[in-house]
Amino acid sequence: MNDPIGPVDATRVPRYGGDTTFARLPRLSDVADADALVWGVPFDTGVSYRPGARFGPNHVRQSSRLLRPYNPALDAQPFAVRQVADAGDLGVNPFSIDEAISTIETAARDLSGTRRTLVTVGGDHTIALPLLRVQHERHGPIAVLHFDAHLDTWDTYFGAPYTHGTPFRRASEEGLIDFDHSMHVGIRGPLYSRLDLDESERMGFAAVHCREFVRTPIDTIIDRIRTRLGDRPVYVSVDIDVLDPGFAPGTGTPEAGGLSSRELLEILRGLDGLNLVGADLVEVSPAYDHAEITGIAAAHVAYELLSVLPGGA
Ligand SMILES: N=C(N)NCCCC(=O)O
Ligand SMILES: [Zn+2]
Ligand SMILES: [Zn+2]
Repeated sequence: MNDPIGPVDATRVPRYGGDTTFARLPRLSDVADADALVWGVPFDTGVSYRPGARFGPNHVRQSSRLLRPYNPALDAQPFAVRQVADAGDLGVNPFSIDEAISTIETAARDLSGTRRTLVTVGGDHTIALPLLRVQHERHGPIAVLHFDAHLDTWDTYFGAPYTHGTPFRRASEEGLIDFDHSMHVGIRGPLYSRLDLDESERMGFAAVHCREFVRTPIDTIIDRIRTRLGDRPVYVSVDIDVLDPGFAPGTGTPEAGGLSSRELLEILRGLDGLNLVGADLVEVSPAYDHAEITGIAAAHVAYELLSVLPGGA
């Protein structure tokens, strides 16, 4: 492959104008091929409270205009060591969750092909299920690193099995989850019952609860995460509500007492060297955002994820 085409140069073309792609990267249609894709799945029919995550992908793109090509924290150039492109948005049916799930599954399979890594921007958390199905086809049971205030291992809402509160229960039932190597990070807030935690553990998820951040050094937490994931293929699912509402107000089911952006970004950097095979970033609901606070946090999450993909220098 030729040298990767990087972002538009902000020292020559003002960053506040022009095409809105993630980090001002080229579109997939403008490159010969890509190693990693940022693509949007604007779907929020699975939400249980505030809607609006269907507008997430374009908000994250707009909020990503200030990203620069060199990541000093990792001494990495995520857009120079691989071709990263923006694959645009998938057209999904907002009136049928079942149809949307199967559309997402087919599109993720086609788009990733044999070698492309997908960083999918949602959308609500329902979309993780079809994305995990495709990962499972490639890798078998997958080590899921799930950042979220919520367990998302609940059973049904109003009798509906496919919602943003249930993707990891369905994934576990379908055998997609690596039971010995999966983990939630950032869990907090009131639950429906004490059993919720036991059930989530039974479905294969160890947990770092948000409260643990009060007394535990972050390096200890990163060590725990790395030990749990080991050398398995890892899929990272980031629900932006893992952040405190002060750092991410623009989301559908906010819970007080969350992570700071600094903590989350530092943990993501701590994944460097692991075998990341894909990621999603969900639950950004711009109507509840202010001054792009949530959008900017989300853009940086995607940037750090791209920085720790394998194959970089
Ligand atoms: N996946 C997210 N963000 N939230 C799940 C919350 C489910 C509930 O309403 O209890
Ligand atoms: Zn959540
Ligand atoms: Zn979630």
